[in-house]
Amino acid sequence: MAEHAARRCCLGWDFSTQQVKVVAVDAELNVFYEDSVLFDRDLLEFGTQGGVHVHEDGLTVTSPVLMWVQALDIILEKMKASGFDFSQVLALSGAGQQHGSVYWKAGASQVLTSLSPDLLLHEQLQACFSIRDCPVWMDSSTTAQCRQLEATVGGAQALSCLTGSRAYERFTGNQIAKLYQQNPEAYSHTERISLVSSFAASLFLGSHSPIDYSDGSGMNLLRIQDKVWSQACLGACAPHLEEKLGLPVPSCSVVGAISSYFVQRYGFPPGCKVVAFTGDNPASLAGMRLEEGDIAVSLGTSDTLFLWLQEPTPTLEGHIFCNPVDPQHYMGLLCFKNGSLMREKIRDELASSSWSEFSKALQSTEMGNSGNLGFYFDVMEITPEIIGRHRFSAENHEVSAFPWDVEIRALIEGQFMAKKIHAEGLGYRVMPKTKILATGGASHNRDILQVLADVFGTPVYVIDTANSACVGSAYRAFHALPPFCLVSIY
Ligand SMILES: O=C(CO)[C@@H](O)[C@H](O)CF
Repeated sequence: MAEHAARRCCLGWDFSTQQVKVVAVDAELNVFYEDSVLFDRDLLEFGTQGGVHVHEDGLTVTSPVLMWVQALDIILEKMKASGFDFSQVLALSGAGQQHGSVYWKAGASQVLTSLSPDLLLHEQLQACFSIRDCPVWMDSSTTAQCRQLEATVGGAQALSCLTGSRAYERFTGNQIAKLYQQNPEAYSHTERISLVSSFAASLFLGSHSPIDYSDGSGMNLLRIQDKVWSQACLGACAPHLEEKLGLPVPSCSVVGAISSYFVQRYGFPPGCKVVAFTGDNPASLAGMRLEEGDIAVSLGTSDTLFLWLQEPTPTLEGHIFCNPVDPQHYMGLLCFKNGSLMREKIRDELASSSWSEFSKALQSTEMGNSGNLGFYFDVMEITPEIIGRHRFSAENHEVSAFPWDVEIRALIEGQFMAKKIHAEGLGYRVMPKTKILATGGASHNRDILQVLADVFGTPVYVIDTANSACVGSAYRAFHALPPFCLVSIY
């Protein structure tokens, strides 16, 4: 990276599954610095694959917390060596993979407040965690805890109305319940439980940072309407949990000034503000500058829908989180496992593995596919839980096959109609100013995007979201500063 002219900026961090990444964004919202540390490549001593350890049971998935700490050390040392001018950083914020949890051992807060600038973070935090292998979002070992939690509050729909989601194995409350049940000693030695996002913020703050409303919505513990912990859910998971979590805060909160460690070791200004970190998906919503009524569709291996919602209707499918930008609003998240995986399989089977042949089928068939309808799930779908290929003729009879071009249109129209139906189930309504922001591999195919526009009846724009969580975090840092600090973001 070329020498950086000194200029006021904010930093956006992303502690994701596979890497720690940082971007520096100036007051004109230009990204002028970025760097990353990939866990599998740059921290070989931890032996992760895709940033995680999948345990022998095939269900338990964890990541070493000290790997995350060491990755931050490496990035900061690289920035320092490159001549990055930390004195220009007005504020920083960040994102973390959602649902993961970090368990700070009793006494950790004293260590955090008295870090020596002569040493790296990981050299000083070795003894600060009651467990070193943290459960992350890919874990699916807590089904028993999920059923127990739902039973406590009156069922799956009741839990969804309370916390925004039915119980999911990856959600943090169920993970905490499992730790308490299987390792009560570690739990009793824990002074604080952080999400990955608030853990990362704590490193910069030099004390325990609070959990924000948006990422806290991914725990099955936060009452999303009044933004307080649900006593019923806390009690169902583990004792004395509220004191270990601390009070949640609005995602736009300034949680404090950067710790003296970073001032003395790297030259950050003492007044550099730390803005609450949040989950990667809420941060991406901010990074894509989604506004009320907008939809973001990530067309990747699995498809993900981000919705800006004013009046959510929690259901058994998908998730409602508190909105990271406007604390009065919400965001919806819907994950569809059979995304590009299905599109590529049908392309290979019917269009000679060619996207141009695939497109010809969409060009040669009409919108509505003459009433033919198809739903294709070669792996167990998340939304809803179903598997198999299901085709229906215009006369509403189930059929075993369609002509190749009808099949291709049925796949794409079916995928997007399912998205619209489930989005409306969460309370989403297309508005006159609605726009769809499409990203991910399939967003490079205009014919697929045309079907998306036809199904939703709205314009579709393509955006690059490679750094959306990082950039969104930098935007959120600016957003927390006095208006003179930046051009308008929202
Ligand atoms: O579990 C998820 C959302 O509910 C994932 O998108 C994780 O946030 C990825 F880190």
